[in-house]
Amino acid sequence: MKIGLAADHGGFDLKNQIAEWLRGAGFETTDLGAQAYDARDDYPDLVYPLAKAVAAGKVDRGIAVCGSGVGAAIVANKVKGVRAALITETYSARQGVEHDDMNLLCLGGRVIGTELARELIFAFAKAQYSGEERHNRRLQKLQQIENANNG
Ligand SMILES: O=C(CO)[C@H](O)[C@H](O)[C@H](O)COP(=O)(O)O
Repeated sequence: MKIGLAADHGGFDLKNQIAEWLRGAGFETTDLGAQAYDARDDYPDLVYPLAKAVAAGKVDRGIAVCGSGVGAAIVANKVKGVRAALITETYSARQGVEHDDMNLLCLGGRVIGTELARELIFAFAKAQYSGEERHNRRLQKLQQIENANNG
């Protein structure tokens, strides 16, 4: 599985740590930046390309880190085909994939500790969508909402 990564300055250190963990566990990673710490960078500039890469199938899943994870989730969910969530506990990191086919995990680099972050990314990366009928039905409804002109 190929996992894309992105972070602004609020998530820069954790994003690099996540890349090491994933590669160490045999996952392929694509780092979409930031490539250097810059306290002036803006999370939409980093997370939007990652969300586009997920939607286009250039990576299988994404992990985005900003200071709180909130901005990252807001940006990522603007992209059609992306199902992103800010996650802070392991149950949802796994269940979000199994039930909701979550394809982009958002973390708060200034909020969660290192060991919890490690648990969350592996729960997310190892989980598989269940494909059960009731979840397919709900995802179809999400797609209908996404396809509608909600402006
Ligand atoms: O958490 C974030 C958005 O939800 C961003 O990553 C920023 O860290 C946050 O907005 C704080 O920005 P600052 O310029 O570092 O004060």
